[in-house]
Amino acid sequence: MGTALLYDEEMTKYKLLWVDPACKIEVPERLIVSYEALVRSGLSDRCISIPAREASDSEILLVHSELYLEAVKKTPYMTLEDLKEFTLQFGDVYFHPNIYHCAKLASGSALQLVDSVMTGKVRNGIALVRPPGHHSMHGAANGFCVFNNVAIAARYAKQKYGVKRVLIVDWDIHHGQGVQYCFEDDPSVLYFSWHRYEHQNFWPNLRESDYDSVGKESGAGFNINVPWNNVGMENSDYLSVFCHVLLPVAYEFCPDLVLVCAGFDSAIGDPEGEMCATPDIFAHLTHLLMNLAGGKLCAVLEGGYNLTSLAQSVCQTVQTLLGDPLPQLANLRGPCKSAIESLQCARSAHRRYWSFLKHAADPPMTDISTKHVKSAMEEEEKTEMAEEERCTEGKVWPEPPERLCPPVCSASVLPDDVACPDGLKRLSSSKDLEPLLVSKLKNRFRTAAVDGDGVTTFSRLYTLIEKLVVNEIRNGLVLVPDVAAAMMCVVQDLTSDLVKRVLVVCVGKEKELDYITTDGKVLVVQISSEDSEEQRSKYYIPVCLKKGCSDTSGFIQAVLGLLLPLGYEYNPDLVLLVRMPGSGVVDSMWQQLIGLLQGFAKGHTLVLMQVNEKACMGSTASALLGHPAPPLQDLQTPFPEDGDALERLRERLQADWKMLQTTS
Ligand SMILES: NCCCNCCCCCS
Ligand SMILES: [Zn+2]
Repeated sequence: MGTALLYDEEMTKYKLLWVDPACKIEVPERLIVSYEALVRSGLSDRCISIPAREASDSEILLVHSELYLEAVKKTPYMTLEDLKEFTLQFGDVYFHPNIYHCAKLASGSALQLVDSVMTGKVRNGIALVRPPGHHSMHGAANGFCVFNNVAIAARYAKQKYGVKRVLIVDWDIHHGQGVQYCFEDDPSVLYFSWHRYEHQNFWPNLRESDYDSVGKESGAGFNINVPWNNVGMENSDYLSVFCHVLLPVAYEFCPDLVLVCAGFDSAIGDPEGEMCATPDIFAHLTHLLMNLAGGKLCAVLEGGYNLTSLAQSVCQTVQTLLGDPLPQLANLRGPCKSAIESLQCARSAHRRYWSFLKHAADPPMTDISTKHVKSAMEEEEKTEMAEEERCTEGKVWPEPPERLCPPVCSASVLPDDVACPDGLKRLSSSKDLEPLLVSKLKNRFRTAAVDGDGVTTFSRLYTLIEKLVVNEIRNGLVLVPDVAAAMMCVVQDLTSDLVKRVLVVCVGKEKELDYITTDGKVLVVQISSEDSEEQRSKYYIPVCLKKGCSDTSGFIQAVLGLLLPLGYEYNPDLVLLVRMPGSGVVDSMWQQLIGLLQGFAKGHTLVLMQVNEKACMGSTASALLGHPAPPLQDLQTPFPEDGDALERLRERLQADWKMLQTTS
């Protein structure tokens, strides 16, 4: 299934008609450059074009009052003076004779996107719209927004398709207070937003945008705010919050639909956000949400005011929605102190509502919400500083790297008598192994693993790895007689200097992994039921689940809170996923793991499985081919000891691995 793209140039046909410094950044070119970048890059041709439509009155009334709608209906017939007068009653927004029409198209586009995804016409999609929506409220326009496109879409999805749980992720740099107000007492809609806050000194300067607004009444716990109290947040900060706040809750919530308030003013160069995260971060943020809700993801444009980073960020998002390999994110140094404080506050505010946050630490000593609010004087000085000096147009950042699709997506190395799963390309060619290597293999194993066809298997295995690292093949599945032996060979004989770092994810435990290297060339994360006595090296991280890998709650917690942050910081060139026989890992969890690991090493994942486990080849192939993993159904409360142990493990490791930090 494909990716929907909604765009209608009619939505470029309104603009600011008078002088208003607060609104001058919201220009038609925002939409034009975004769409043109998709066309120029060939991405629009790969999408399924879905026409925009006007939202009907009843659809708009799902969120807004009749009074407000009737008032907006009059704006097309207003004189310039009337429009100015009408605008005065709202904040940081402007009206135009054509904005009502465009606002209906923006909301209608979001609904068209929901229809396309919910009817299975497409897997996911993006609506490029203006005016944005997440600031508009029941009875008021605000922050360039007229109708709350995403809030209307959420209500519409519930009403028309009986969707039980909707996750709204708002990665725009402003707090979508309109969305928060709409659903704060509604446990069927989980709203997550991070936003520039600076201790309430940043627009819209609301006390209720802080982390302690967790929702009300039955909605308590279903509103998550992560305030950024400094500018200059980077990729590490964003990924840390996803791994340690959003994803654990999102997986526990188990949504049927994911809506994204896709604002790109959180990208570097944006004059509003003044952040430093690069456009390729949105490739990863999108990817990390794509295994929720069976892949049903609708992204709707909100903000984004630097035309260069906006266009790049939109392209990064669409390319991921299309399933292209992800770019590697280099030198993630871990979250800054301010970000850690924010995520620690958000986690502690929600630990009573979410069992996946149960073991979160107490809030930091310096309770950031009451930290002295800068005096108006200081604030005045800052704004007096010429806009140019503080402006971010001067920022430069590298073009996002090309994300090339290898000619072959998934290859397999199987015994001749094992049928190749659909969609995989059997690798039969194999270069002859150097005699030295063959003899090494032979004398390393006295097992039959390396008899005649055993050597063939290994030579094909090495051939496959060669093809992965040169991007001829994206990922692969290998069935071997002895998976532990094979793993050892791969790890020790990885001669290719194209592979500087290998992340080995070992599911289940059969025997001691006694080839732990300390040079950092290999990072082994082992998830199993057995406790490992002591911490051998920074590069061998055993995670123990008391009830074993069949405990999906414990497993997904270890993946989200430990494996993902480690993987991002380690930034491997190859991921080796080893399924030990008898691990007991549940199929949907196995597919989720493969899906999430695709975020590393440009998707170069090599799955090693034992021949006697060939029954799970089908689901492995499906995940390797990029099909969304099935939702993790009815997750139990994680084992307290495991949750606690994971927290302790993170605290012990965070000195070496900065991305594991969750406490200041
Ligand atoms: N410096 C201009 C102040 C703009 N304040 C409103 C921002 C609305 C963003 C919508 S994503
Ligand atoms: Zn914004």
